[in-house]
Amino acid sequence: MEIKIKQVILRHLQMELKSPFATSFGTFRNKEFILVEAIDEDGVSGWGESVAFSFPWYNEETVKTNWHMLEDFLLPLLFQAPVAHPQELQQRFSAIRKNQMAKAAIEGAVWDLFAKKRQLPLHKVLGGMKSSIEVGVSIGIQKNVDELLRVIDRYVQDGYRRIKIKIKPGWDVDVVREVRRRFPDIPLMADANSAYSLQDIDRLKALDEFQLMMIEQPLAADDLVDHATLQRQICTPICLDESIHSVEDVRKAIQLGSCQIVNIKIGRVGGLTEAKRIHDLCQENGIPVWCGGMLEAGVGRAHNIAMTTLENFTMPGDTAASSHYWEKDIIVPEVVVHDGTIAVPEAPGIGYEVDRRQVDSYMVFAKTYRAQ
Ligand SMILES: O=C(O)CCC(=O)C1=CC=C[C@@H](O)[C@@H]1C(=O)O
Ligand SMILES: [Mg+2]
Repeated sequence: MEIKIKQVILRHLQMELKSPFATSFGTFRNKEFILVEAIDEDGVSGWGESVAFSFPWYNEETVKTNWHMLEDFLLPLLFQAPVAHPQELQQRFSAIRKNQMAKAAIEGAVWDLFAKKRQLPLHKVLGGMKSSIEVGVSIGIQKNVDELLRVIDRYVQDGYRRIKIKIKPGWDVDVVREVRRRFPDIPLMADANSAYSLQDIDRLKALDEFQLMMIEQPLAADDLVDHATLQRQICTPICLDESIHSVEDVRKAIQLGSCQIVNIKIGRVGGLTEAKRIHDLCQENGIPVWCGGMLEAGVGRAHNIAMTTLENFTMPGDTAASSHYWEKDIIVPEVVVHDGTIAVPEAPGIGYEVDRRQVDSYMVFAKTYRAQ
């Protein structure tokens, strides 16, 4: 049953986070992103969401570069021929270097369409077996420690299975010590977003006393070698995020000993096909994985939930409830978390309906592209 995509609608959406999100890179509240709707010859819609921000602080991609890649390169390649299976898009897009988030946005829409055409939930088509997933929450840098402790307490009361806090030089050892004093037993991790270098090794070693689950991406965003040097000198497991763009990067990280855990983000690695490859290689090498977040709206959140049902997603990820981020999400029902878990939808495809009225209320611009 080939998929013949007749048109793709790109929508530039702008949504306001309920509270500002601060990392070692900076703080923002306004989230702009591209929502992708791929419509086949039967009028069935598949949905994908680009996770590129409007400013290239996380990686080199932006909303504008994604739009350019989709309009001028990826959609023309997509329209060239029917799609027998979404996995073939990696090869079809291989002439386009990198631009992983742009590729993941359209590939995700085709995966949703592929599952819907078979009347199957996306997680089943991916090979996921779980009917519910355990989730954590990622908390941005707060204005002071008391505020951080208050925010953590709220999410611990909500039952989230893991708390992720941000650290950077000047907001690290003393802060983690206070958190551990207040919450001695919670599953706790820290994301540094590349705020450190090997010159900071003593500061990073000092974190060993706090039994963190992991320290995420302490060093440079494109590094594997220095992370291997660091991992040999600290006890806390290193988790890589920004350094991993492909299964090849994971192969090298395993060979070098750069990390013990991998944060998989569908957008960062170019789509669900590559994410599955990374999951499988990590599983073969005893490396647990978890699903990272990019402050997604409901479509991206739905894709993350489906991916997290794969067996080696054994650590709670960043997929918090819609209400953690938005006054009103763009999907119905919204993603809800009960006692730190999300019930995986059984409806076809991503398993949630896109609320078109809500999408229109957040829409800045839209353009329809048609197969010739
Ligand atoms: O989506 C979420 O709730 C997690 C957000 C989050 O922690 C991040 C999003 C984007 C970049 C970073 O700041 C950070 C991460 O690196 O995981
Ligand atoms: Mg991270």
